[in-house]
Amino acid sequence: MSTVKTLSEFIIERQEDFPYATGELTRLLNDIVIASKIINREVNKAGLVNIIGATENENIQGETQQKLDVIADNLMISAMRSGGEACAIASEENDHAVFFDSVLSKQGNYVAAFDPLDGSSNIDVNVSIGTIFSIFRRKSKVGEKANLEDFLQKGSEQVAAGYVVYGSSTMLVYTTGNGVNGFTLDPSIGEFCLSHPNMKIKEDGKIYSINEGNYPFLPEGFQKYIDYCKVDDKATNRPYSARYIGSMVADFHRNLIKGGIFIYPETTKAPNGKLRILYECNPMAFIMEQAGGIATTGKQRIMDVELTELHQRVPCIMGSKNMVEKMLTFL
Ligand SMILES: O=P(O)(O)OC[C@H]1O[C@](O)(COP(=O)(O)O)[C@@H](O)[C@@H]1O
Ligand SMILES: [Mg+2]
Ligand SMILES: [Mg+2]
Repeated sequence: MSTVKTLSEFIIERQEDFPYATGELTRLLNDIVIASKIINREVNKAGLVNIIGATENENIQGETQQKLDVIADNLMISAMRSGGEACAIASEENDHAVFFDSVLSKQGNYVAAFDPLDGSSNIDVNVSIGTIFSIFRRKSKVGEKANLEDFLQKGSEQVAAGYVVYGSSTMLVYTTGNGVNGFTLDPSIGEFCLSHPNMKIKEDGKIYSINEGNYPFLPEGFQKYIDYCKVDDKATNRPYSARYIGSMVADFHRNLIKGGIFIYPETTKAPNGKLRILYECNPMAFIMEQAGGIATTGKQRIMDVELTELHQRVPCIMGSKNMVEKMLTFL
């Protein structure tokens, strides 16, 4: 009988990768695993009355919150609050960071930031969506209440990052700075099992992923790059294939496996782009770099960007090394 390695076993085994190894990060990652299994169950029911559709509320980004955004957010927060390893969390769906007050949580050495449900516009149409998470060691003193500075750290300070994609299968992909590994949820045993060890993105790809509906609002360099992707030139593997799901997690995951480039740049409508650096771009940049790809704003490495706000947006270009380098020559 072939032995499957479950995510929990893998996390415990990889604990020795950490200088601080006390089991706290292991337990925090396992809290996220539990929350994502429950979110997966709810996502699979998306379509039933009490899950489908929007709430009356708007989040700080001015987006109408979907019911599943709020359900996923509450599940992530309660998993981390009860786990006690995170002393505070920040989430796309909460205007401000949530600082846990319990004595247990104040002893926590980590803060976690997350996008509880990524790809909200795809919830009601049964298209792949996801959850994205990022973990930092706190800067504030253990035992005291955490503060905003604990979250405004550069992406290069992350100790772990990952995402879950709820698609034809449910997969969790994560890194702790020692490579990228992917796990597929086996519903028959309710466990994430190692299915994609040591993931690496191809240096060259054939897929470009950008919302071309924004073409009129894009800076000239991006318009020229889109035109470049469509030229019929076999010698340079073109024309590329256009693929855009509209869920960052799903577009990223496809490119990670097949090679490709994902672009959400600044536009005349959104001068800093749309995607948020703390809980979307930084965690995906950590994974992309660990998989051998590039993650840039077009001007600098995403993980070197200074953070000044919790919901700060940043232009985002990520993918296969040679494709991103070629794309940057248009800017
Ligand atoms: O509809 P647009 O403008 O192309 O934006 C799609 C992008 O917005 C997002 O849906 C934003 O994330 P949320 O769904 O978590 O708000 C990304 O997943 C996706 O890449
Ligand atoms: Mg998102
Ligand atoms: Mg979201």
